[in-house]
Amino acid sequence: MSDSPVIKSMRIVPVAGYDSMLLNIGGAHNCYFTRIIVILTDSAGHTGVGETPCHASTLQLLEQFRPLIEGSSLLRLNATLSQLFSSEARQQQTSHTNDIHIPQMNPEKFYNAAAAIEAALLDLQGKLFNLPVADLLASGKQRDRIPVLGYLFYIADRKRTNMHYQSGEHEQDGWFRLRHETAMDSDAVVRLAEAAVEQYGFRDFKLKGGVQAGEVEVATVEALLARFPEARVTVDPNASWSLEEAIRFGKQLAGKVPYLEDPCGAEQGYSGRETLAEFRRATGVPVATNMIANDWRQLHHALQLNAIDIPLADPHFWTMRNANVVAQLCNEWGLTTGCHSNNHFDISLAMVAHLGAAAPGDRQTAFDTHWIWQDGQQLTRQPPQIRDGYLELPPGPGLGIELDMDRIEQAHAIYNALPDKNRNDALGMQFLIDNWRYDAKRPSLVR
Ligand SMILES: O=C([O-])C(=O)C[C@H](O)[C@@H](O)C(=O)[O-]
Ligand SMILES: [Mg+2]
Repeated sequence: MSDSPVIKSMRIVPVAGYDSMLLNIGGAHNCYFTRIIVILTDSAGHTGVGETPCHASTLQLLEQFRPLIEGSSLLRLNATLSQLFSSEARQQQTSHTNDIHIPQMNPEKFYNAAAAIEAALLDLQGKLFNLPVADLLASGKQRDRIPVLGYLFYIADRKRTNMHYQSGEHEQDGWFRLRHETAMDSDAVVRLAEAAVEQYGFRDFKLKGGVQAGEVEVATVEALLARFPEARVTVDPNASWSLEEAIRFGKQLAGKVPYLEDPCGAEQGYSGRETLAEFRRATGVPVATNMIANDWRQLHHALQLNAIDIPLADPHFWTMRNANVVAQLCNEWGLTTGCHSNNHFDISLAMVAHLGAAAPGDRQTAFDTHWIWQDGQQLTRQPPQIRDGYLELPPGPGLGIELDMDRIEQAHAIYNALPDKNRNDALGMQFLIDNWRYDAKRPSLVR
């Protein structure tokens, strides 16, 4: 033990990259998205890395945790993480909210901070033992690649804003050009899907809903199914439909979609877990969620009510090790493993690849990733690849990635120059609708 590596330094690097004007219930994605990269260096000279959503309070928390991490023994990872979990900071921030994890609406930052630290420690341990991180998660590596889905959005017209969205006009036709162009109807979303299939080979799609009236979004799902009859297509309206609407649309889509994601939420004195349980009973359509089962206590209530089939346990909300435990529970209890995503760089892509590779059993739904919107902005030398609809586990020990420090410094410089550092999707939306405000019960364009 006395020779075991010790963490020498922890660097906390907020970074930013470019995004398209993607619509959701919270508004429109800004032209920039932000993340935090945690870089640990150990006494053996190795580097471990983790990525997580960025918010000023997460940065503060990470600073607060620095004394617990620097000087800690790499082999005592369990003890180090237990200290984080028993810290005052965690006690103060244990309540998850029923929101869509758009950071400005979500006070829960403890898990985001712990997730980045844990991933970096696992990366270092993997390098020490010459094992992939997937092998360090309790169930061990089960596979070398995981199915991921094409995450489709309606895209607003960036030219109606004075924001610095990229244009894609210098790109050839295809995904890298289309992902910047307006796509507000079913035909345009089908064209996006075609380009994504051409580029990445997807067989699964998710439409980000909660934007247009439910009927319009259901019609887009049906158009995607008509174009790709063999594909699995779903929609996530982020609980903007009422229970009555959700049941109506659920019956329309029953047998055609593998699941619906957060079709309804809290209303009229009933919790989201209760309305989803009623939705499942009324329609028989399986339910996925990243809104009402985001910690152990919420998951317990959701399962007691038979409200969900697929907890989308995002490693950034749970940490990789806890998300792997959720995957083990899914396997033992007849649920399906899945994973939520926000915009991210390729370090998170590697974290998700290892998580999926370690999920036991054969009931996994295609994992979410927003990477296709950021592809080309890598912070590592050889980002994990999505081919034929699968995200491939990068070879090599730890997370299997090597940081490109020049690119990290560039992304850090972009972050430093940002006027608004916390995510705020209302900003872009206010160019489309004057004085637009978020409303949890209404799609963003229904005003
Ligand atoms: O599944 C979800 O709810 C999400 O992916 C939440 C994200 O914030 C998504 O809506 C987005 O990126 O706009
Ligand atoms: Mg969702």
